[in-house]
Amino acid sequence: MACRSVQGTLMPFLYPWTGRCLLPFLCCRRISTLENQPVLDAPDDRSTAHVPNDRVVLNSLQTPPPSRLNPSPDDYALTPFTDRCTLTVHSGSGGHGCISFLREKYISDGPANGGDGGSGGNVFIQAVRGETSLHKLARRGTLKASRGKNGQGKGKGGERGEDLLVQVPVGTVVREVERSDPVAEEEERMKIAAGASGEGKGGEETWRRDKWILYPGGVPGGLAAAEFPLLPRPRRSHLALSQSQAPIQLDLSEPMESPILLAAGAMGGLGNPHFVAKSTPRPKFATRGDPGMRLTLGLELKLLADVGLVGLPNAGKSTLLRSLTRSRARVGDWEFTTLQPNIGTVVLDNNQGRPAATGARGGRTRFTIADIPGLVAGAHLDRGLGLGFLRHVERAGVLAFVVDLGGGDAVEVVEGLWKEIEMYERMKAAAEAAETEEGEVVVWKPVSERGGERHIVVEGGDASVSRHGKPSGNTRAPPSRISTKPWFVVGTKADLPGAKENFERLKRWLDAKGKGEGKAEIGLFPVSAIRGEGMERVVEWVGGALQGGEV
Ligand SMILES: Nc1nc2c(ncn2[C@@H]2O[C@H](COP(=O)(O)OP(=O)(O)OP(=O)(O)O)[C@@H](O)[C@H]2O)c(=O)[nH]1
Ligand SMILES: [Mg+2]
Repeated sequence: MACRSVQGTLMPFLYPWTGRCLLPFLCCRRISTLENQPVLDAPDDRSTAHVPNDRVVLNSLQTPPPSRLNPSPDDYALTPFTDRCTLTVHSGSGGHGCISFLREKYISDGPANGGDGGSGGNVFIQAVRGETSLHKLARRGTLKASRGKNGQGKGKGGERGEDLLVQVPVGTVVREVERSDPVAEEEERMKIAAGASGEGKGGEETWRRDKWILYPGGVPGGLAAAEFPLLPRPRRSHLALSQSQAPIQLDLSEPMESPILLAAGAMGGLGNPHFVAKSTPRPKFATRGDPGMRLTLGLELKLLADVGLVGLPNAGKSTLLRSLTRSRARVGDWEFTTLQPNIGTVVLDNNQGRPAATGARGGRTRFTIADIPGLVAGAHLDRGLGLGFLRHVERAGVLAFVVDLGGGDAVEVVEGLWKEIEMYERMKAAAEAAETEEGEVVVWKPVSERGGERHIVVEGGDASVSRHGKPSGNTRAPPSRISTKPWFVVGTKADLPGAKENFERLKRWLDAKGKGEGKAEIGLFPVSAIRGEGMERVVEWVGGALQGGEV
């Protein structure tokens, strides 16, 4: 008697392999559910009333006691997370040249011996594994490499400024927003001045207070009488040759062995020995160091997970993540419990009863899952939290649509989610088209050694690290379209009433969709995440998809 009723209420579609009452302990557990069943099935007002009312009753009757999978809303771990920020970086200015003369016993008027100023610190960027968020950079806002030290007497050159290394999480896209390069501006200005003045007025370029440093003891009269040589042309350090060309657009989707140079430090000024001439044997002037460059960068982090969970708010995504991994994502019975992405790792471990996935790419021991905030219908119109969080599943290998089987029509839900994804792709394509007009994205790949020479491998071509300017070849990444990814559906809350009908309708729809397109069957897995049931098949399917070379 008990077993018959168990079959009626406990979703044979969820346990097709268990057959009839194979596990006595399960029966015992379910009999307690069964005892509540008449309350749920009773033809009272609640069974026909709104779903939310039903849910409240059902949850209170059927959900397991508080546990790791059914935690209280304040039992969660939250790490700081920011996925977008604007960062301003300054390369160091050069130190000033020194005005100095040799003074020794019996040599009162020795020759000029002022050292050159040191060059400013460079700004590098590197994607590293340990970083998971941009919040630290967002908080800092502005980062500066240090200035080169001034030259000193006795021909001592100034010390170089300290470099600045900006470490970002793997998966960061860097875009240049604004650039101010005083050296380039100066070069441009000199070119225009030379063009306008022709042969004549070169003298105009000899004296500029902002470019020269005068000997401290100099008197204004002497200054007026002094003759200045032509201003030296602005100089650039040899490192500037390997600087990323403007406008900077980098896609740092792999951990980097060595950093990329964003902005080289400015050159230091020249000491007074550079200006010794017949007319000025004891020059009492030196040049100032060049000012550093300022770059404003837009950073966007796109998380790299193997599986991306997409679903309506309150569908049960975070509970599913908790159930599959050891994540402590926040769970609550209201919409938008999750406000930032969570990542969990599934360990494929034989010792835990899960098959270790093996396939074309060798043994994979783990995969990661990203749970993002829910998408509501009309998210492309900025409803709910908008579509921005889809950037975190853009790079996922597989998409998992999480659908609440105990909620509304599952087919409508999946269709609605696809609609939002399509809108996201359209908006992204429009943004990319606008960007292409401005510049191309350099997709960074790890440095490879080829014939002793180091290369940055670029998507569609490659470019030597030491090469100047834009790398050759097609530098734009092939568009990573969400809609072309392998996907499957997880029907969760299969323990709720009405789940079976919803599941069957969804199954028919998916079968028809899979067949119609002449593609492989679309996976549909009913689970009860809150009880941790049905997880093995999800893990197995994903493990297979990731291993089989499909992804
Ligand atoms: N009965 C039942 N309830 C579930 C199941 N999975 C999740 N829930 C409940 O559904 C509610 C929402 O779960 P969440 O995991 O927070 O849902 P979510 O999709 O992450 O929600 P948002 O973060 O708001 O988008 C919670 O009260 C869960 O306890 C399930 O398999 N069965
Ligand atoms: Mg959630």
